[in-house]
Amino acid sequence: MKLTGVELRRIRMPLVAPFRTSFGTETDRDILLLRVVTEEAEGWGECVATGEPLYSSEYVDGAADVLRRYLVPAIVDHPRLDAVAVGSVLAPFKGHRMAKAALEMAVLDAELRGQGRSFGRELGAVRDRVACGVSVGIMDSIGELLDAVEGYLDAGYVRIKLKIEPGWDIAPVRAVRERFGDDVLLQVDANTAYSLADARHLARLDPFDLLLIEQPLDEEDIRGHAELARIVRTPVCLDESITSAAIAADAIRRGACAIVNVKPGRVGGYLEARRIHDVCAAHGVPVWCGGMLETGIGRAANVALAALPGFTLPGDTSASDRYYHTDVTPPFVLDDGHLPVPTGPGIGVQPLPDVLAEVTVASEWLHR
Ligand SMILES: CC(=O)N[C@@H](Cc1ccc2ccccc2c1)C(=O)O
Ligand SMILES: [Mg+2]
Repeated sequence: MKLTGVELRRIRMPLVAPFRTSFGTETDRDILLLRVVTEEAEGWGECVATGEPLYSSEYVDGAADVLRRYLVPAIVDHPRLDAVAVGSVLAPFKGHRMAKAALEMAVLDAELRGQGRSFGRELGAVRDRVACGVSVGIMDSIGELLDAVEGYLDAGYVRIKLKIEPGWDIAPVRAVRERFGDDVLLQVDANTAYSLADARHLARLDPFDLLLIEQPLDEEDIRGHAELARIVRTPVCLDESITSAAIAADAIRRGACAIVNVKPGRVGGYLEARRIHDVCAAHGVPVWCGGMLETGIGRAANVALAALPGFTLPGDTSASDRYYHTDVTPPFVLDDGHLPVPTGPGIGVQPLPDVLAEVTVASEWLHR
């Protein structure tokens, strides 16, 4: 494909409710969207970086800068551009996986729209709908948490994930178990808030029969997670630590994780996400699709990814209204606890022009 234009669009989306994790509280989402224009078709990409570098080292302004200064200029003159080429052209630039992922996603979307081929078909989806879980933030009280969980269960979510941190872990898990019973699929996510010294404390979660404990330790502490896994019976799942297929293989071989949360933005794109799926499948390690509060653009691509065979656990592929009153695409609506895999060309959705205009903070053409 020949690139004729790249648009960087900054949007601001208010959240339906504050979302608190061990690394902070979000009340609205500052999002970077990319639009790639080629002679055949247009493509959309969503950068999942957070506003501040609190989930990982990336942040929205940094991603915009590296795209403007290095990543987009590196690909614009490529004679035969496609998503695979993007990965190899950008490889010399270190890190910035979320920025790279957004650009690769937009090129892949344009490429597939041009071919009339869906993300699901391209990635290897084997299902036409995916079971959806929901991520529940840290709350001011146990009562507030139980009301929120009740609402999500009533909405049909098939799995509940509770954010935890020191001081908010055993009690909320016990309360949810006592109120909603042992059959609810339940897991926790610490976003690196604990240390190996907390191992015995975290082992107190074992009686609650959780599906997994997600990223309890620092993202660089692979060895620590392997040692924790020998003390805590609940399966350890990694999120922030897993930034490539090679690192996934290493973490699995060292006993650091029994389950992997796959996030295309965190690992540099949907093609690497599929490679992580394949490596995990080869080791018999289940994966599930994580979430970064994406708009319908990223959500559409994530639902396609979540339909691959190795995605055997419900993901954080929640409905649009989990986070937003109005999504920039037609909303993803939960049906019997599932979301349908888009079947149209590319990601299968388009931004709604009037909604997009309303939430747009800035737009710039990086290449014309
Ligand atoms: C759904 C879920 O829990 N996602 C991340 C954490 C997270 C939390 C808050 C966020 C705020 C803005 C952007 C991304 C964010 C990601 C996780 O699995 O660890
Ligand atoms: Mg996580």
